[in-house]
Amino acid sequence: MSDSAMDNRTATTRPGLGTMQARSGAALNEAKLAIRDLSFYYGANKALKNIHLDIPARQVTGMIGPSGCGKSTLLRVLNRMYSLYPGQRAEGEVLLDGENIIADTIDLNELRSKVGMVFQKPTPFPMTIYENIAFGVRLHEQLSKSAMDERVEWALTRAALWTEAKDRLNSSAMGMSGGQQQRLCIARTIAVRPEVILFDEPTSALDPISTLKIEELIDELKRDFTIAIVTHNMQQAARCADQVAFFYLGELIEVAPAGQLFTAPKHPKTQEYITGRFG
Ligand SMILES: Nc1ncnc2c1ncn2[C@@H]1O[C@H](COP(=O)(O)OP(=O)(O)OP(=O)(O)O)[C@@H](O)[C@H]1O
Repeated sequence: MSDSAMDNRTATTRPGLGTMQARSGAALNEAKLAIRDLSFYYGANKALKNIHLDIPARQVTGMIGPSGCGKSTLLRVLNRMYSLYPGQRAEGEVLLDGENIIADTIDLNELRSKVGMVFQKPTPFPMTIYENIAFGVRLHEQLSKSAMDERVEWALTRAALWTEAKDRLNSSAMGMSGGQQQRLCIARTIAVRPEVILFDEPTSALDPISTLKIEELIDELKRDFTIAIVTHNMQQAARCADQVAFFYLGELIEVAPAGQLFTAPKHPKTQEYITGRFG
């Protein structure tokens, strides 16, 4: 880790955290996820190098950096998606409310009900709108028909899709627009009532109006969920994130409240990146 990242590590974890001002002017909350000395390997390739990062509860952490710097890899660690692939392994600790989620003893089903993920391309299941939501809920809970109906309505409402979807719940999700499909994927994620939601470039396949809706939604959702978003779009990070982490070649170079990182970055590499000199 660079010296500057070390400086920021200290800055985000020390008791004086409350003095740091986030995007909205609010202080950063205490960590929901505490990433400690995390390294990640694809076989012999070390894709993440000794990452140390706090992800504050019920706020948005933006992750930026040039292609291949390890942003998506970090999200894949946070919900243990890598465990599906032999040869991929993590070292260090990722503490979710103090429990190390990269330990072998963790129940992955339970973890994935706590840490949901929304991908770059909308990926609805080829089934009805209702079933897209009910399907995931059934994996974790047994609900009566009326309780499931309520859950579906709740999730679609939270994903700002209820008005558009309520009269076509039994129609195929594949008939929705791309932006609606992405909000359905968000509803599907919310429906299992996770604590953390990971967004991997959630708007890169969407038009500007759909993008704006998703950004507004993220702003709304952070009242109840802890959010991490990987984005190539720095304006998006500036609009959505309370704190922003900049990665380069598998290292966390700098993390700071969004306003600070974009106006007064401490590390020259961050400065170069945000002024468009590479990446
Ligand atoms: N399945 C894989 N097997 C081997 N190496 C991989 C694999 N996936 C990613 N990598 C390598 O890990 C590093 C980090 O990749 P990652 O996809 O996390 O970067 P990223 O910052 O999300 O990039 P992008 O912005 O292009 O999505 C890169 O060097 C990449 O080549």
